[in-house]
Amino acid sequence: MTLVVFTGLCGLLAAPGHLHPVLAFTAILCIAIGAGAAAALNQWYEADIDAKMKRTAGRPLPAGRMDRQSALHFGVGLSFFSVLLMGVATNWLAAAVLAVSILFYVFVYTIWLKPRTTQNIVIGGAAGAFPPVIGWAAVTGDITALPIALFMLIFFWTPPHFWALALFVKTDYAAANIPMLPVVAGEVATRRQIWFYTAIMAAAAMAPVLMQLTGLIYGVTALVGTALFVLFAFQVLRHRETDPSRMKPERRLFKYSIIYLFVLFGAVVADRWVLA
Ligand code: HEM
Ligand SMILES: CC(C)=CCC/C(C)=C/CC/C(C)=C/COP(=O)(O)OP(=O)(O)O
Repeated sequence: MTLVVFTGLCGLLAAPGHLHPVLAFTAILCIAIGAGAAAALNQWYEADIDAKMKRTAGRPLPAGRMDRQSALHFGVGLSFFSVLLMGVATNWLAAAVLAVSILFYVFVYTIWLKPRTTQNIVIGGAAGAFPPVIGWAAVTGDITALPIALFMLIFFWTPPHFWALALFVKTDYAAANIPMLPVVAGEVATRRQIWFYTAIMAAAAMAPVLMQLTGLIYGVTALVGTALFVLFAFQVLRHRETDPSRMKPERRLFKYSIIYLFVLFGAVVADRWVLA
C-alpha cells in the first residue's frame, strides 16, 4: 500500500501543471482510501483462504476481530467515498481510473483470476499499476505517454516481484489451494517466467528514456537500477533450490524489487523538479 500510494504521488508530482496543495493532498488521500477499500473487499472475499495461510491468518476477519458484513460495508462505503471525493476535488477522469482500479482488483483479480489461473497476477496485477496514471490525471485531466509508460513499468514489474516471493512462500499457497505459478508449474518454470518478465520490464523501464519522456536523472538511475534487477533475476534463474529456507537469491530479488520501484519513481519526480 505504501508503494501504491508513493507511485500515485510520483505520478502527481511528475505531471506538468499545477494543482492546489490541498487538492493534491486530497487526491493522494483518495488513492490511499480507494486502495484500502479495495484491500478490505479482497479480505472480505478471501476470509476463508486467509485463515489457511500463516502469513494472513492474523488479519481482522480470520482472527475474528471483525465480522464479514462490516468488512463488506466498510469496503463498499469507502470505495464510493474515495471515487466521489476524487471526482469533486480533481476531475472525473482521475475518479474513473480510480474506480476502474478498485473494480479490477476486486472483480478481475480477486474473484475471477486469482482462484483460476497461474497468470492471475500478470493480468490482475494491472490494478496495482494504475496509481501513477490516477495521480497524473488528477493534475492534468489527461493521460499521455509518460503515465502510460509508468503503468507498463509497474505492470511488467509485478510478475518478478510476486513470483520471487511466491517461490519461498509456496507452501502457504498450496495449503490454501490457490494456483500460484510455483505450486502448479513448479519452480523451474517460475524461474524462467521471472526471467522472461524481467526482460520485458527492463525494456519498459528504458522506454521513457528512449522516447525522451524523462531526463538524465531517470536515465542514469533506470540504467543502473535495471542492470542490478536483471543480475538478481539471472541469479534466480540459475539457482536450483527447492528448500525455502535456502532461497537467498529469491529473497534478495523480492526485497530489491521494492527498492527498485521506489527509486525509479523517485527519479521520475527528481527529473521534473531538480532539472526543471
Ligand atoms: C497482483 C499483484 C501483487 C501481488 C500478488 C503481490 C503480493 C505481495 C505479497 C504476498 C507480499 C508479502 C506481504 C506480506 O509479507 O504480508 C507483497 C509485499 C509487498 N508488495 Fe506486492 N504484490 C503485488 C503487487 C504489488 C504492487 C503493484 C506494489 C506497489 C506498486 C507492491 C508492493 C509491495 C511492497 C512494498 C511489499 C512489501 C511489504 C512489506 O514487506 O511490508 N506489490 N506483495
Ligand atoms: C488504487 C487502487 C485501488 C489500488 C489497489 C490495488 C492494489 C492494492 C494493488 C496491489 C496488488 C496487491 C497488493 C495484491 C496483493 O495480492 P493478494 O490480494 O493476492 O494478496 P494476499 O495474498 O495478501 O491477500
